[in-house]
Amino acid sequence: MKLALIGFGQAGGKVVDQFLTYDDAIDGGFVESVIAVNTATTDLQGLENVPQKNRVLIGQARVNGHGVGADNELGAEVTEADIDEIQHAIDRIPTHEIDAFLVVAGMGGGTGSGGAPVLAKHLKRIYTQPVYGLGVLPATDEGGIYTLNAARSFRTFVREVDNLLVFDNDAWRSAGESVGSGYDRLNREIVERFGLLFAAGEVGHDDHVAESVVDSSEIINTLSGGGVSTIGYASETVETDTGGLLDSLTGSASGGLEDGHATNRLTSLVRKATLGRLTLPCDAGSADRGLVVATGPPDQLSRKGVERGRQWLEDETGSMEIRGGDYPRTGTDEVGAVVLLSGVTDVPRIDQLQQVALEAQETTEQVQANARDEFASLVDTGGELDALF
Ligand SMILES: Nc1nc2c(ncn2[C@@H]2O[C@H](COP(=O)(O)OP(=O)(O)OP(=O)(O)O)[C@@H](O)[C@H]2O)c(=O)[nH]1
Repeated sequence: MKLALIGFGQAGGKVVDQFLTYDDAIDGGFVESVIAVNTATTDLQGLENVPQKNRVLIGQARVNGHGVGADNELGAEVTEADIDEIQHAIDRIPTHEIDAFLVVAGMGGGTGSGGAPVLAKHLKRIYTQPVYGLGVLPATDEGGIYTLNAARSFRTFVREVDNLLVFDNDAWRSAGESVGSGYDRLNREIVERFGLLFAAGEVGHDDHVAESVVDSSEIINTLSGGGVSTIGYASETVETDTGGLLDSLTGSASGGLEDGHATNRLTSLVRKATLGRLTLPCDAGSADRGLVVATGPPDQLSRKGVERGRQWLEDETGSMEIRGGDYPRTGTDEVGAVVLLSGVTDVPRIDQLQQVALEAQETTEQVQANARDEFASLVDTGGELDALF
């Protein structure tokens, strides 16, 4: 499906930059346009692929290009004030050619955390296309303010978008990795999963497995109904040179074995994708809707395998709304399964985030009250000393 990507804040900008690289690498064609919005000049300058004219600096009157310093209320305020600047950039893209908007942001900081929900609300008022969010949750060791920001942003963002796709940094970080290289790796994991899904809806129907190819409307229908979504992905390297000497010697028998093998492989990839690490870990059984996409060389995409995987996911979720299809890709030796779980509700990480955020909010209020009292007693001289004016 064709997307207008809008990266908000530092994380959002870096992720959409990486989406461009990935779309190019797989010849996906799912990125129609890309815009980066930030309150910090240096973050915008650090991007590699987003065209200069599509980089929008907001909040100059308030923060003078220095960012909002993890204050997401300020992030929301400057976005409201400068929404016209962002709209001017959107006016330059061919919105009639897109299937949806995707607003990407780290939810723990200030600019993206506060600004992304404001922009989503604005886009929904103006355009008829769906507006999706891709929110990145902070790692648990980033501290109370990031957790509090993320919990408040999550609550607002999920309300303002047609569906909130979530990636949890905490579930994907590795011990001993530097912050910079860590983010680069996380961003590659993000764009591979979400990129394969969105590219799947972009394959022309004149391809040779046309009937079973995933259509953008299937992605949109799976995401419609709102709520929170997560993605699982599993892949395997395969021998692409099938049908060689062995087949010609043994005739159709080996073809049958190959088919059976491809079917079993796809079915187990669907299970691995669902039960392995999801972008937002959760109980897959709580999903309301789902979409199974088989990717890889066309001769390895067993229709029966996708169907079995789809049925297994139906049993696993108890949902009647599980769709399935192919995303054939020539020139790759990877067969994979992407599983989109939409409308998930049993998400321990969100419960934990909200709990820690509430504690952080209470502690912050207490600390502020104490600081006010202590300052009052510091300057109070018992009324004997007159102030200057
Ligand atoms: N996955 C990923 N997460 C990132 C990246 N950069 C920052 N983050 C996360 O995003 C959150 C911080 O958000 P940023 O995007 O840096 O902040 P911002 O929106 O620019 O806001 P301010 O810097 O406060 O103006 C933190 O929780 C980080 O964990 C990145 O490149 N990839």
